[in-house]
Order: sequence, then C-alpha cells, then structure tokens
Amino acid sequence: MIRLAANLSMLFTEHDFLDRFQAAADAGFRGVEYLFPYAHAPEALASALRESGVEQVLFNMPPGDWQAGERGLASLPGREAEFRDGVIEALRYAEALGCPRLHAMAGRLPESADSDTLAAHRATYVENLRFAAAEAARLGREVLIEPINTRDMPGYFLSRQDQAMAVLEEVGADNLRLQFDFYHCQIMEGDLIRHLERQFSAIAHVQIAGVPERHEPNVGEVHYPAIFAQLERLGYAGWVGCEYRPAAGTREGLSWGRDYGLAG
Ligand SMILES: O=C(O)[C@@H](O)C(=O)CO
Ligand SMILES: [Mg+2]
Repeated sequence: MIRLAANLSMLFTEHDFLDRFQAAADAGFRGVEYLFPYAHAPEALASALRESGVEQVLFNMPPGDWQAGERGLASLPGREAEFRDGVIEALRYAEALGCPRLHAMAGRLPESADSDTLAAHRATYVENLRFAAAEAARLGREVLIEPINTRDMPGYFLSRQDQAMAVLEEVGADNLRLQFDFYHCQIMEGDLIRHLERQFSAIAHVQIAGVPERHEPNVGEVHYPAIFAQLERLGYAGWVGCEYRPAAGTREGLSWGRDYGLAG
C-alpha cells in the first residue's frame, strides 16, 4: 500500500508552519516530513503532531549555515565536532517527535576540489556516518543518506546512486540506509525502476516530484503510476515523501493523489 507523507517545507506553505500539520491531515496525508525542526520547540511540534493525528516520518540533521549556502556537514573535513553536536540535537528532536529516521546531508565540495579533496571528504563522511549510525542505533533510529542532483545543488558531495551504495557498504551499519529521491535520480541518471530494484534492500524512504520543474508528480517526464506499481510489487512498506513545489496552490494540485487517499 502506498503511504503518502506531505513534505511541509514545500507543501501547504500557504499556512504558518505549525498549521501545516492539520492542513496535511485534512488533505488525507497520514505522515509528514520536512527539512528542519530546529526553529521550533520540540513540544510545539509534538503537539501539532498529536492534534492533527499525523506521524513524523523524517527530518534532516542540522545542515550548517543554510542561508550561507551550506548543505550539510557530514563530509566536511574540520567540521566534525559541529556535525556530531548536530547528530545529538537531531536525536533529541527525534525522541520528542517519535521520528524513526533522520537524513544526514553530505555537504558541498569546494569549487577547486581535486582528488585529494575528494578523498578527504569521503574519509570524513564515512567516519561521521559511523558515529551518527552508532548514536542513532542506541535509540532505535535510522540514519539516511540521499544522492541529490548537482544541477539544483552544485558541488553536492553525494550525487549518484552507486556512490551512495558504496558508502553504505563501507560504513557497514545496519541502520544506515538509503533515501531514494526519484526526482534527483531522474535528473542525474534516469533508469528509475532498475535503480529502485537494484537498491531496494537498502531503501528506507522514497521521495517524489515531477521532473524537471519539481512540481506535482503527475506533471513532467516521470510516470509515477508505474513507479508506485513497482513499489507495491516489491513490497515497499515505507513512506512516499511528497517533496514537490505545487505549481499553484497545494490543495488545488492534489488530484494526482486521489487513488492514494488524498482529497484532491
Ligand atoms: O531532496 C531534497 O532536496 C531533500 O530531500 C533534502 O533533504 C535536502 O534538500
Ligand atoms: Mg529529497
């Protein structure tokens, strides 16, 4: 069964952040995800979850200075202490929100990156992910890594599926898993169903959006009904994060999800 989660960083932005939980529930979503919870007290978020009856399915660890263009810390040499503090802070929120999985963003390479820079990022990434996975395991949580397309995020360290699979293997932690975002994979590599099949056992969460505009999933070059059918055939039991920017209003664009329980 396809279970849809609303990404509250992109959907329902017509509402104040804490009101988006109820708006998502009213539209038929049973789960929510978003980039970052840290601007709000965990108690306020927990009460928004409780009152709306939706589950918190995912959020991201602190990403460094987002306004300054940072996109995660996990692979950044010299920022290990900050990354590790962020892991502890994210786990504190995960406990308060009952959230089972956390995304650790990798960060960007400098423009001048050479092979030594790449090797240093890779070594830092592996060590930091080992730390994050061990801390998360003590609390029964998962840590996810997500390849992101370098057109939207130039220089992002983790951009390809085989790179992510090699990192998962090298870290070797059962609770370190893959966040498979069909939008990013289509832009970087295509061949979505074959990637899904090959990586299925590593996948803990998937996300969708239309390509190339990142609007509703029924607009653009990806045929999501075939992907949903394949997820069902494979027995996918996780959530499908709806991480797209509505072309007009959020509610106005939900008709694509009628077959999956949305009030479009
Ligand atoms: O795909 C994305 O953009 C997100 O899942 C994310 O976590 C980083 O922006
Ligand atoms: Mg994503």
